[in-house]
Amino acid sequence: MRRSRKPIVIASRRSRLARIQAELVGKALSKLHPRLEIEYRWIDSEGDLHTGPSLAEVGGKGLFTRSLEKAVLAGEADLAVHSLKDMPAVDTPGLALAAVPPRADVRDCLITREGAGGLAGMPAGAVVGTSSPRRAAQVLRARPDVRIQLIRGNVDTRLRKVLDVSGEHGPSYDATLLAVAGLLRMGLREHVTQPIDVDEVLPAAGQGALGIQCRSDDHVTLTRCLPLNDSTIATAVHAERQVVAGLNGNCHSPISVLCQAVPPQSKSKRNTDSHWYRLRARVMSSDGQTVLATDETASPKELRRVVAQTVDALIAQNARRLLAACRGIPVGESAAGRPAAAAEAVAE
Ligand SMILES: NCc1[nH]cc(CCC(=O)O)c1CC(=O)O
Repeated sequence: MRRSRKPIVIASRRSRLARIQAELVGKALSKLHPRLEIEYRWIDSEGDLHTGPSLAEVGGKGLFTRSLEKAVLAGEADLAVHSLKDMPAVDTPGLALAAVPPRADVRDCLITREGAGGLAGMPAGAVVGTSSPRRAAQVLRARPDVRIQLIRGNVDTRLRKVLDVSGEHGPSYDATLLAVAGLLRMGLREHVTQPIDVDEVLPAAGQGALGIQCRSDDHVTLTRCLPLNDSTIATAVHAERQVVAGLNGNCHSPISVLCQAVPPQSKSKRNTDSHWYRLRARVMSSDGQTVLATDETASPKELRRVVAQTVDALIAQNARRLLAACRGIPVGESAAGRPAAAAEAVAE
């Protein structure tokens, strides 16, 4: 077939999950536009290059997305494919979300060697590896006895750190939490034996969704990507990001937000909505002992107002103070009096 036009260049991180996600989008685009060639530009993100202990030091926000965004802004790529949960809650000037495709499973999943039993089934004092204050807080809420330890690396590395018993010292952690969506996309279904109900661990804003991002004035790319957009999911994740933005949070904050389509809640015969939205949010103290929570349903028309109400309600409950006090995850035996001031806040 004659390729007539310039290729579509997709920027992605190099990690295995990022590549899989970029290629999912590339394949979908090439189905839509069979005459266009798809090229990939693999980019090391600042988060991937940083090997020191604390990612917080090099600047929390957008660590995994910034270098991709720069490539798109510089015209070195037409679009970037991100895990939506890694994107800053506020769009970078000059860039726009061109499409949010249908979302995968939003839940977190517990990984243990036993492969069963859930959070309640972990042995007393188990060492749980996570670098997410959101996950740490909710695990500690359910199981105040466990010890949280930082864990670094991509999905494959984290699995190994829990499951690999062959090393000299055995595994470094008894458990970790990973997003179901990432595990499934990576073909690791056999590890998804303990998905955690969202009531127990509410996910991060955007979890399980992809964000396809391009220059906001690039109408060619915006138009090409439009068929990949699921407008219900796009509305839902937009609401989730608005809550995080309203709280001045980022992906290192102990904030959970989930917005999902539910059947219309109105009994009125005049109701023509195909669905409404349920918006749940939590802001937590690092140790999970304080949890501010909201749970509302809204028609599509009311959603914007309910997002604002949710932010206001959380702020009225002192969410800002709770977030300002959060210095990352409570590493080790903070309950036994050691200050939990390791100031570690690492992207999930
Ligand atoms: N920065 C890590 C990251 N970003 C997106 C995912 C998983 C896929 C998703 O939630 O969409 C992960 C790994 C994890 O949290 O398990």
